[in-house]
Amino acid sequence: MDESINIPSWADQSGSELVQSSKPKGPGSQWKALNVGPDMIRSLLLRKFKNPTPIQRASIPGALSTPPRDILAMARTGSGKTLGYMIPLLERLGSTHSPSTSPRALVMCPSRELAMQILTVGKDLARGMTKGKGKETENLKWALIMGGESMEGQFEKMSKSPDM
Ligand SMILES: Nc1ncnc2c1ncn2[C@@H]1O[C@H](COP(=O)(O)OP(=O)(O)OP(=O)(O)O)[C@@H](O)[C@H]1O
Repeated sequence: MDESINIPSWADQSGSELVQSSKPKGPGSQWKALNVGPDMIRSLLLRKFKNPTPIQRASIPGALSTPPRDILAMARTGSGKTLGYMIPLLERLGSTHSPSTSPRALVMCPSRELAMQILTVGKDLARGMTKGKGKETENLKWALIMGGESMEGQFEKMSKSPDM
């Protein structure tokens, strides 16, 4: 039996070569080549994230494709996995609150520290998308739900119809 792993073309790490071989120029051009939108690129550049990391190159196009792809990704710590899913997630949700009755996205993670870190990264990225645009609309709402916290407080957070 062939035990080699088939990596779909959109997830192939050599996709990074595809981005490089077309030699996109200018700030944000490598993000643009992954179909990341202008508001998000502005937010990324504000944070000095000039180019995507390999795991981001591999995951973002599939997550932004129509229809979106399911992605199971693995990469070493510090390789940029969080933005690998947070960028497409925010691109799909948009940067403004939607008063639907249920959350539009759910991020599950195995520790409180990671949950808090992801919240900070996500909020910061979303803030950068609207910064300086003078929009009157309400920003995305986030709710951090963790074991060991008061149930009442967490129900209250959920009652405010968070987006994420
Ligand atoms: N494209 C990028 N350019 C520059 N820095 C980046 C980029 N993407 C992420 N980073 C930075 O790299 C660091 C590691 O990113 P991140 O925490 O997302 O990695 P991770 O793979 O999710 O790590 P862990 O497995 O520990 O959760 C962070 O400081 C983040 O701000």
